[in-house]
Amino acid sequence: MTRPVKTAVFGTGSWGTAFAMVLADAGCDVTLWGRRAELADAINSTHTNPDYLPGVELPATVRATADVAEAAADADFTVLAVPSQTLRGNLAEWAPLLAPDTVLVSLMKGVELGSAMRMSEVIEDVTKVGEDRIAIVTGPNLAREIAARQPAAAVVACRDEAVAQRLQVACHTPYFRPYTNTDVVGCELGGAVKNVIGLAVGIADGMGLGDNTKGSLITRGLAETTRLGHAMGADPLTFSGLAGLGDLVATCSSPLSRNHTFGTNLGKGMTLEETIAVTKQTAEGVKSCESVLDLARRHGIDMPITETVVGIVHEGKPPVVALKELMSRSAKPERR
Ligand SMILES: NC(=O)C1=CN([C@@H]2O[C@H](COP(=O)(O)OP(=O)(O)OC[C@H]3O[C@@H](n4cnc5c(N)ncnc54)[C@H](O)[C@@H]3O)[C@@H](O)[C@H]2O)C=CC1
Ligand SMILES: O=C(CO)COP(=O)(O)O
Repeated sequence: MTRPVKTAVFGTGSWGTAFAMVLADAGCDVTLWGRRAELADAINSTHTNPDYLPGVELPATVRATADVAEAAADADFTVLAVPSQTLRGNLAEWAPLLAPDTVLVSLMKGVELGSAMRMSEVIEDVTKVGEDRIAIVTGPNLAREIAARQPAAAVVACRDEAVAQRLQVACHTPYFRPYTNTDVVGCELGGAVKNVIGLAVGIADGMGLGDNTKGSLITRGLAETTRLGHAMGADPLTFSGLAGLGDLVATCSSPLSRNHTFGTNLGKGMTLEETIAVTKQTAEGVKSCESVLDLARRHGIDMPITETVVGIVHEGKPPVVALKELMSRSAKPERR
């Protein structure tokens, strides 16, 4: 008899926990690693994650631990779900303990500050594992909705299609439908930049602007994401798929999105400090807007919405002024 697929999920936040549930529902053996032993104990004794997904019952087969070696041992898939800006430091500690042939899977949607690296690049840089053993899972997957087992599609991307197919099987459930893709650059960029556009749409919502503004920001946001992706070697069609448009629509429509909510608070007039103080979870776009703009400059790409978000979030520009500047740029053809 073949043994079940063994998975380790690093990060007991909302998405790490919800994805652990998906893997368990798909029949995998799951160990969830978290920094705090008390939370791991609470997960094991109550089969809930009271801090990040209160009220959601987890399958009894999800076991939590605060011991890295215990979680990592023999894992076929090692799933990483920590904030993008801490990944490098976390992985440096974990790398010696990872199972030798494990596939590393990023759930993260950010770009590293300073290096402007995507998460799969950080993983490759720290662990020296080849890109054929690094995969990502992305798409319109708000953790709370997945935890409620509401139907959603996703993308599992890996340069090695056979690896993507193995991961697809490992996380396929009646409510979670993963598609494979080999365009890792495009899928990963779609997930990271949609957080920045989600901030922009949230700001507009907070300012009391309506659906024309939202539709315009989503569409032009996708256009600038695609421009950057094309320059970075991604397939432009990826951005009309789940990792691009799909995720953008979910994030920009949902009050569950932390990036959207963060933007709404700024648009209502809260300061950055006040907004950070009321944000209990990771809103990746807040830091990644700067690294996405860095990427755009490195590739010589114009990303006006991203630049506007950086202006509001990090340069203290009032949203009304920033929006006026965005709208008064010179007129141009749509496909540019
Ligand atoms: N929540 C969601 O709906 C989705 C989130 N994502 C992505 O998943 C990633 C993780 O997000 P969430 O789980 O939602 O965030 P979260 O804020 O709910 O949880 C973050 C987790 O990382 C841990 N953590 C924080 N600092 C750490 C450090 N220095 N070292 C180790 N662990 C640390 C926290 O204790 C917590 O367990 C992000 O990149 C996010 O963009 C992707 C899809 C959906
Ligand atoms: O990535 C997400 C949904 O796919 C979650 O978005 P937030 O991080 O903005 O909550």
